[in-house]
Amino acid sequence: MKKNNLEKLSQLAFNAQRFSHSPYSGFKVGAAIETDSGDMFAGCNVENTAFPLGQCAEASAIGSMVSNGHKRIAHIVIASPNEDMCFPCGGCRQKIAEFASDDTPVTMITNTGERLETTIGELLPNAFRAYDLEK
Ligand SMILES: O=c1ccn([C@H]2C[C@H](O)[C@@H](CO)O2)c(=O)[nH]1
Ligand SMILES: [Zn+2]
Repeated sequence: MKKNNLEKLSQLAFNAQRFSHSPYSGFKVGAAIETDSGDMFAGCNVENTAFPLGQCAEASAIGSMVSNGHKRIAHIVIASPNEDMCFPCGGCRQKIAEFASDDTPVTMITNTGERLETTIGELLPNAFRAYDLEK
């Protein structure tokens, strides 16, 4: 992807991270998606007093994307609150795969700007996909 777009996506992810509602973990995460049409959507993690109801940043960004009429992730960026990469949890890998191809890039970025790019296929090999329901 174009470097400019990655920078814009990173900005959006870090901006969303500021709004993270994470009083229980203290772990603020932001995520931003570029769709196949070039639109961008961001989200943060939203925790709850009832701990299991908390939502990851990736899920919030996906919710925003879908709520605005988009279904294809061209690239997703996940902004960590610290100097370690924040890899998407197992559930989010499945949620990303729903709207992505195996080769869709997933970029993790730390609070020092270090980046690691992989793909959803690497993060979730042999994902359970819609076509599995058709067999
Ligand atoms: O990729 C990740 C990993 C964790 N979290 C959130 C969930 C929870 O609110 C907090 C601590 O796990 O971070 C995300 O939003 N995305
Ligand atoms: Zn998650």
